[in-house]
Amino acid sequence: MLHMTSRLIQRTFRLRSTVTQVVMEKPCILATTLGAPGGIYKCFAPCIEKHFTIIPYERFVQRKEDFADKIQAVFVWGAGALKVDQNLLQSLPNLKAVVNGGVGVDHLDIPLINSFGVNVSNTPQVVDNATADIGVSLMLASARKIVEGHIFSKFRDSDDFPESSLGTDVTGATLGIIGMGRIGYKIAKRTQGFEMKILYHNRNRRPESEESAVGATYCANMKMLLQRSDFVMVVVNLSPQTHKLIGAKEFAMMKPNSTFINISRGLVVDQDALVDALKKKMIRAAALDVTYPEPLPRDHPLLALPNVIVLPHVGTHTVETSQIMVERMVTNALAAVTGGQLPDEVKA
Ligand SMILES: O=C(O)[C@H](O)CO
Repeated sequence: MLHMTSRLIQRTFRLRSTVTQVVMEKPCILATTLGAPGGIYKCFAPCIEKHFTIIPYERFVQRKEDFADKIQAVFVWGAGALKVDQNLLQSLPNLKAVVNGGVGVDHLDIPLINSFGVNVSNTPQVVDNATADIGVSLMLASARKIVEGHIFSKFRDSDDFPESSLGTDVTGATLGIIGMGRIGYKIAKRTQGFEMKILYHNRNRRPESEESAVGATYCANMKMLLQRSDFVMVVVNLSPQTHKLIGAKEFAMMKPNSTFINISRGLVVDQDALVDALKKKMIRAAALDVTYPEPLPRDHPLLALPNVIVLPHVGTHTVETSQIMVERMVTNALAAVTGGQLPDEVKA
């Protein structure tokens, strides 16, 4: 009997150590809530767990000494998530990569990260379609008062349409795109279905945008684009050059019936100037996927204005795009932990 018990204990121990070994065999990654806010990427954890053991940030903070030297990659989703600062970098001696979900890396100090011998990657291209779709959706929703219409249907006091429910035409209107990168180009192509005239402003001229499939007209001077556009859409990366690129001066140049759409980063716009422009009816409306901060405090003046749509930065939030984004992050992290070149490395 004693013999049997001892064999059982031995077996259990062997089994336990095998399980522990399997868990520890996988390299560890550090992740916040698997996507802030709200941990929406949690449902994609199985895709990551095929290759890595996920250490949630909250667990890491409680037991740093257990995990610090095991973590080889940090997964970051956007600016609201984990702060990769000097303190964190110093506490992870075996870190090889900071893997960002999404294309914008303005929230990461790449020179600082690189100075620790750590590479940075993002997920370019895979986000382009979803982000272009949200830009076009915001333009249509604002122009045709989709949100107001829904609110009216749900909460109306009377069945009379208010005068303010009248929208503005998209078909045949002029769209000014500030930032003609891959996403800007996709937006321009999509709007051909609406027979829109496209103006674009970009650091460099993009001849492919001017070809017949898109037919965009280059405005070397942003002033010309602002003065002529019915819809102005900002699609630039956030950088020191684009910080508060659109402010009081730019809003003053826009048409009173124009709509301002931002799908890039909140800090590209002087938000106080935007509130002022909307209140003074210098522009018709604004539709924003990005703000500063995110999410906006509920008592922010932008949310009190009737002619504003604010989304909580959901440009890439589709099941399909998020899945591909996570797979791409895993590919980059695997390259990093096996000593390979990161396919989507972002250089400083
Ligand atoms: O940068 C991006 O790709 C999106 O804004 C998600 O953060």
